[in-house]
Amino acid sequence: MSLSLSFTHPILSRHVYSAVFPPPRFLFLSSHIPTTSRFPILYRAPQRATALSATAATASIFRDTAASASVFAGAYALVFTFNILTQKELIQQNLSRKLVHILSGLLFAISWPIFSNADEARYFASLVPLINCLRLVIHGLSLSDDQSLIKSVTREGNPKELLRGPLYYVAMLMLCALVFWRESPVGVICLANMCGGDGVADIIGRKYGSSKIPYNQSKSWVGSISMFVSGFIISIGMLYYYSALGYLQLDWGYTMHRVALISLVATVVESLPITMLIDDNISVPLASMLAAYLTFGH
Ligand SMILES: Nc1ccn([C@@H]2O[C@H](COP(=O)(O)OP(=O)(O)OP(=O)(O)O)[C@@H](O)[C@H]2O)c(=O)n1
Ligand SMILES: C/C(=C\CO)CCC[C@H](C)CCC[C@H](C)CCCC(C)C
Repeated sequence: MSLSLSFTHPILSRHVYSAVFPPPRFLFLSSHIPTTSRFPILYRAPQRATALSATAATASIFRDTAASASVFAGAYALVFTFNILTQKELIQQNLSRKLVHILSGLLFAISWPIFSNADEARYFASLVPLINCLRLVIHGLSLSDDQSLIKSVTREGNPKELLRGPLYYVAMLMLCALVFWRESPVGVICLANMCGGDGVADIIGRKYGSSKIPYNQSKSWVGSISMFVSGFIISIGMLYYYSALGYLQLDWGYTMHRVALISLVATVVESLPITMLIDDNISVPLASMLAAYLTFGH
């Protein structure tokens, strides 16, 4: 009988599996998985190993709770800061909104390594966008008034705007953390294009976008080109960050070509005249996710 610590399941089924069988306290007998069994037979570790695992699990919970609180505080501080800058007329409201759009998601993805290595860490990280979704709904329905939030993330200061672009955006952050997390390049590439690429396209396009795209007069060539370039650069930067921290092992020649293709797909989708049908904060991340999943396979 050989003993080996291994998962042989793809991410999602492992994700479901680890929700049912919390890994820290169990050893997996992969050599004993009957061909018909969907889950490995579990062997309860000796009492001492269980005690050590319980201590480790407790430490992980404390760490992840502190990380969630810190990231939430960072989110609140970011929005508050840009509200002050807008109120003091140091930056225009449109630029404030776009910088919050660019920085929120990228800083959220950059924060993921501060969470523990426990499988449950992604749930703690996802609490931050979840709470922000609730915040957007509450203020979007005018159940409460938060002028700091409204002025920082709406175009014209109408609270109802919070229920569209910003809400879809934060929902995508939660989806990327829950489904892809740190072990997959898909989530970070998606956020790099939705937050970085789309945000830069807006800033550059508004300022320099005189030459419009033939099939969409509200978008410009320079805006789309800047989306492609910034989406590609930020994606590579995020992948290098996660690779340097040991979460991803990448063949960079292969990766560069795939990331360029994904950023091209995101740019083309963003340029389409479909915003009346589907918000950019839904179409761009979903297109990026699909393209990234098909090219990276996980
Ligand atoms: N490829 C692009 C994208 C944007 N823009 C410029 O940026 C403005 C706003 O772009 P858009 O993506 O529509 O941003 P919003 O929808 O206003 O903001 P958000 O995506 O955050 O909802 C456009 O009107 C256009 O002037 C551009 O020229 N070319
Ligand atoms: C204006 C926005 C989208 C419209 O295109 C961005 C809305 C941002 C939310 C109000 C705040 C989201 C915060 C993130 C969930 C967490 C960020 C944490 C980081 C450390 C700042």
